[in-house]
Amino acid sequence: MRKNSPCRHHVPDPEMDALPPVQNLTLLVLSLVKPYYKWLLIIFAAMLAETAMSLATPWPLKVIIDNVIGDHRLPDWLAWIKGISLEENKMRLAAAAAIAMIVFTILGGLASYINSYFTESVAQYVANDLRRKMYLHLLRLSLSYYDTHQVGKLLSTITSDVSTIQDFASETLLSILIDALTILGMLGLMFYLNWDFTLMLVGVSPFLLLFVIRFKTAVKKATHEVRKDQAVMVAVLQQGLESVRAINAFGRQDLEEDRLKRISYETIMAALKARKVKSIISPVVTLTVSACTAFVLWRGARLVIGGAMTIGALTVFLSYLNKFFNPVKNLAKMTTNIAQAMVALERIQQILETDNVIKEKPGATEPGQLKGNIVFENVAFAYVPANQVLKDISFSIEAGQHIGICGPTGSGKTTIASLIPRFYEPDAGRILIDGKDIKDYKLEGLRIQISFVLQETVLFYGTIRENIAYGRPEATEDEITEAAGKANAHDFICRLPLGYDTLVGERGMTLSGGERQRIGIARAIVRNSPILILDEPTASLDTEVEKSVMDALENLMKGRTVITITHRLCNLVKANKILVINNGVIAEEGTHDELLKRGKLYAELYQIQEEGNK
Ligand SMILES: Nc1ncnc2c1ncn2[C@@H]1O[C@H](COP(=O)(O)OP(=O)(O)OP(=O)(O)O)[C@@H](O)[C@H]1O
Repeated sequence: MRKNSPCRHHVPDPEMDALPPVQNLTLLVLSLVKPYYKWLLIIFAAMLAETAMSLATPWPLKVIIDNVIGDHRLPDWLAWIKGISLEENKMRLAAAAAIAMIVFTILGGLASYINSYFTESVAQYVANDLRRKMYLHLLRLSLSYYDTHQVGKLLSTITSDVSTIQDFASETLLSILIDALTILGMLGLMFYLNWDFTLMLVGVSPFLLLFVIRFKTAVKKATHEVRKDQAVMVAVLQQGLESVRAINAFGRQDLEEDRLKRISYETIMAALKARKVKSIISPVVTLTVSACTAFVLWRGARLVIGGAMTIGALTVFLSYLNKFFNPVKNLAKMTTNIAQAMVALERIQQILETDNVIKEKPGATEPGQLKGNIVFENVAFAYVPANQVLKDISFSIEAGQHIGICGPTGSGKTTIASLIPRFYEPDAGRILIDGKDIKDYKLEGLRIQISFVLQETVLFYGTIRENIAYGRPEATEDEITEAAGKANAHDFICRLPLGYDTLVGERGMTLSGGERQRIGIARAIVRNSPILILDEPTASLDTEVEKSVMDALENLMKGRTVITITHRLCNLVKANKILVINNGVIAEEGTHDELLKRGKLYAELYQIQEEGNK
């Protein structure tokens, strides 16, 4: 059986490392926000209101400067306020301008509140949907996906990349949209105030935007590097913390620390490189803005002196100018955020696009209650092309028979068992259950027919009861206790502080190996499937505990087709048939006595074990 060996985490990660151009990003975004379109409409309305208020804010100032302090006529659309030359009326106009300013601010504030609340809501729910979508997708992928992908990196995408998208949606995106609307509104008003100034601004903007866009590509590339290094760092940390027992046992904290130091240093370098690129944008944009403002001040002063423009109009213009370049400046600043969000989205999309699922045939049928007759026909399989694990495996098991599989380590015993529930697909040959190719069964229906008891039972965080019922959540209380009884687990469970309600840790660390195995057996009894695969279920137990677990297993095996993979050949004495696997083929086949009589590989292995036991 291939365990989670540390070197597994150093397998190069081709998919994650070389990101292909990702299509359908827009489709992904649209599918994510679609359920929230009503909220988006509210956000859009509030955004329009906020922009309108922001555009209106400088106008009361113009009225005060030009019409209250100065003697200019009110614009035509305000001509209904008559007789402003009278002192008293001027003060009324000033009061109206002051009130208008407050009203604009209040309305703008209200719109901004609605905006930010609903945007945050959409961002939170979209992030929630994304997390769930990715997790579900990952749980459905074929196990071979996990042979080449580090769990730490996947974790980093589900957490960090999703958070980046969430922050972008709740903060940056809103500002970008408001900025864009503001630019449009302002351009109109500025043309109205003074068209030749405005033309100049419009002339400068494309160059600025081109500059920003040109740098966006560089920033995005640098951000990719940073995220990649961060993901590796999470993977290193995850692996280290997960293996803390082994690290302590070997006293190799220094090695692990060194690993982190190296990747952490690489992350710093990548982040600094990214910052170098990003830092150029802001000063360039600020300089351009200053140059434009200086020009407007200089030329504006001449126009005002020459009477071609009012002071109020120049003030509004300057205020707009400032605001006009704000979005461009923001866009420059937001380049980083945009790049981060794009990178995050691409990484997420890449996981979602992974098609490494075990496919269900179009006409696949529900298997119903299978009897458990299993046939392998010339099955061949390789995890990687260079290493042909199974070359030509053919055997058959009658329903209810107990079969043993043994052979040297790494000969492919666990691999044979993994093909039955279709964790992996054979490269050649076929596997039949009850006379039908397993590919013709619905996947879920097929897997329900099979229970596993492995060398180590994984206990999920939850109560003992939930753990026993893990494979069949609808199991009744009686079924659970009965199964625990048959698995020799009831007594020790009752001695636990909260009995069946006792919480067990993520990996069942609070229970001993033997106790864990008995929970695993109870779980298989509750699942009550016709096919049972036992992969070294007692290998990690001492002889005394093994006895009680073996008794429990005897109870579990009754009336089922059982495949037992084991190195302890004495456990196979009663098997109806034993398959001895060697070099990817079945080297020998027969009962314990037949194989001993034959005096070949099985007899040799048995002899070695017997001598070892003496
Ligand atoms: N996920 C995997 N990716 C690549 N190679 C694998 C994978 N799992 C197992 N292998 C390789 O396939 C071969 C057979 O492995 P398998 O676990 O089936 O052997 P086994 O007979 O059950 O071994 P053991 O008795 O040690 O548990 C070994 O060479 C192993 O290194």
